[in-house]
Amino acid sequence: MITIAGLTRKLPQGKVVLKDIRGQLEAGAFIAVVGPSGSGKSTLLKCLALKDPWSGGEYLFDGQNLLKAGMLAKWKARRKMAYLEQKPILYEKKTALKNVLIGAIGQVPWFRRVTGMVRNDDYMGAMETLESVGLIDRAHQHAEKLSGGERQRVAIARAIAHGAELLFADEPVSGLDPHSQEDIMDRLKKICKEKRTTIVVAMHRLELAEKFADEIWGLKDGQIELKVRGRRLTGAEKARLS
Ligand SMILES: Nc1ncnc2c1ncn2[C@@H]1O[C@H](COP(=O)(O)OP(=O)(O)OP(=O)(O)O)[C@@H](O)[C@H]1O
Repeated sequence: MITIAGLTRKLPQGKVVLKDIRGQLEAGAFIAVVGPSGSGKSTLLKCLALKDPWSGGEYLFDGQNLLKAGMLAKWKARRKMAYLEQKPILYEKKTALKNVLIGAIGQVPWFRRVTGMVRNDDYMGAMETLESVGLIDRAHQHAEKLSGGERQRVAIARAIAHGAELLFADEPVSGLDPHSQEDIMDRLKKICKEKRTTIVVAMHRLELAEKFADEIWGLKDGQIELKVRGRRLTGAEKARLS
């Protein structure tokens, strides 16, 4: 269980981008963060992934406040997290499989990392994660030849192979065709439920959030305007987010 209490993010120039964000990230929860452009969705995900600094608040990770914890505790927490960019950065000249294996390599002993030796287990694990995102037939395709949706699926497989228990995805379906958008959301949801991965997705399309997420956090002007669990938003709630 992860608890966020009073998360505030102030930029060096003084602008407050996030104010007093509170919430809980339960194992296996699928949370969609929605809100108007500039409301702070990306900043929230970056703060949760420890990519952006917090200006205030508590980040309780298995009972320990990560913001006051030492390097080792932060490093251990980071190993459990993965942050997916809107446009995944892949090794273009390497295959989908290699891209996933590179993600998994952080989990293997140093001597195999140095020598680049890949164990049969690593190979099988990478193939299994590619299968779980429906990319087994594209395993040997170079990343540069993959479509936007396939690239996003490689990035998801890489995060899963890396052992991520917490996945923060910033606009993972933006720029994709409607079919691919549904496909990615569906796969994220399956991973979430089958592996008990906690997934937090920032997104614009409310109807996708309503269809797939267990919980919707609506952000406005850097604050949580509303939280809804297990149901669609009412017209009045949608209006509050515009
Ligand atoms: N490093 C930065 N420097 C200046 N302003 C920033 C920085 N990071 C965020 N902001 C500002 O903070 C606010 C929130 O930005 P953020 O990208 O988190 O919003 P968002 O909801 O993800 O927007 P969008 O939906 O357009 O991606 C915006 O006004 C943005 O301009």
